Amino acid sequence: MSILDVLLDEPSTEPVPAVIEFAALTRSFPGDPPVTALHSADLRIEAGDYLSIIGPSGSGKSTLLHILGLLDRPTSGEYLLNGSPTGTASESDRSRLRGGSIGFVFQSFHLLPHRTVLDNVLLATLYSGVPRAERRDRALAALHRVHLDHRIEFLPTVLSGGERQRVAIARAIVAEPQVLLADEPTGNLDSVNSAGVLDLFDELHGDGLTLVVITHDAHVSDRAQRRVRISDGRLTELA
Ligand SMILES: Nc1ncnc2c1ncn2[C@@H]1O[C@H](COP(=O)(O)OP(=O)(O)OP(=O)(O)O)[C@@H](O)[C@H]1O
Repeated sequence: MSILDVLLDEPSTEPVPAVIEFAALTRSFPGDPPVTALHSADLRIEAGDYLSIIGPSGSGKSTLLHILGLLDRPTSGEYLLNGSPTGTASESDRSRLRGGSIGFVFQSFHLLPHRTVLDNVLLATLYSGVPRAERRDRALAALHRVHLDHRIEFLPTVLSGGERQRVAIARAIVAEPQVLLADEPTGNLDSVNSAGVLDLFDELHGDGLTLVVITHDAHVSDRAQRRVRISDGRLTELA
């Protein structure tokens, strides 16, 4: 924004960077023969988007997830997170960026079985820059958002699969990430619990959260506002 814009109170004409943006992104694995798991992929995800990436086994979903989550680097092409290049950042800068910007949800919850629901969510605030004095209130607020106020002192082992996944979602959003990255979030759930998690995603999207859901399940993919198919490492946006 220019000084003149400020003085005239004019809205800025500078484009807002996408939350996630990459072009011509490729990931190859060495071998005999080498495998190209992502072929010159293009994608732009705006703040507030709810996007699914659907593809069968071996299509490149995990490869893409690892790159989106800053757990792996592309072989070529630049991955921009909030407009910042990530490819040349050091591992410690990438970890910091990951902790502050991305919340992860996995198929198999990954909760600590001997810690309460509240502790599981509190522990996630330790590495993500939430000030100490705010941690408990933030954890309680995150558990309220996933409708688990009545389970905070329970151990994960006595919860249903759907409740466990909701704890995992609370843990993923407690630090208010810019994007929630979910990998087969309903893969271990029955249809009733899956529906509960998908309803929760609708609510979080309604609150403005940016969501990316990676799945092989069309029912899950169809709930998103934008759908991208991945096939043999190539991305195609569906109408
Ligand atoms: N580290 C690796 N070394 C060599 N090839 C790999 C490596 N990781 C993935 N691949 C190959 O890249 C392709 C895409 O794999 P990827 O795991 O991303 O698929 P996926 O869609 O996640 O599959 P699934 O749904 O079965 O987990 C596959 O052909 C796979 O064999």
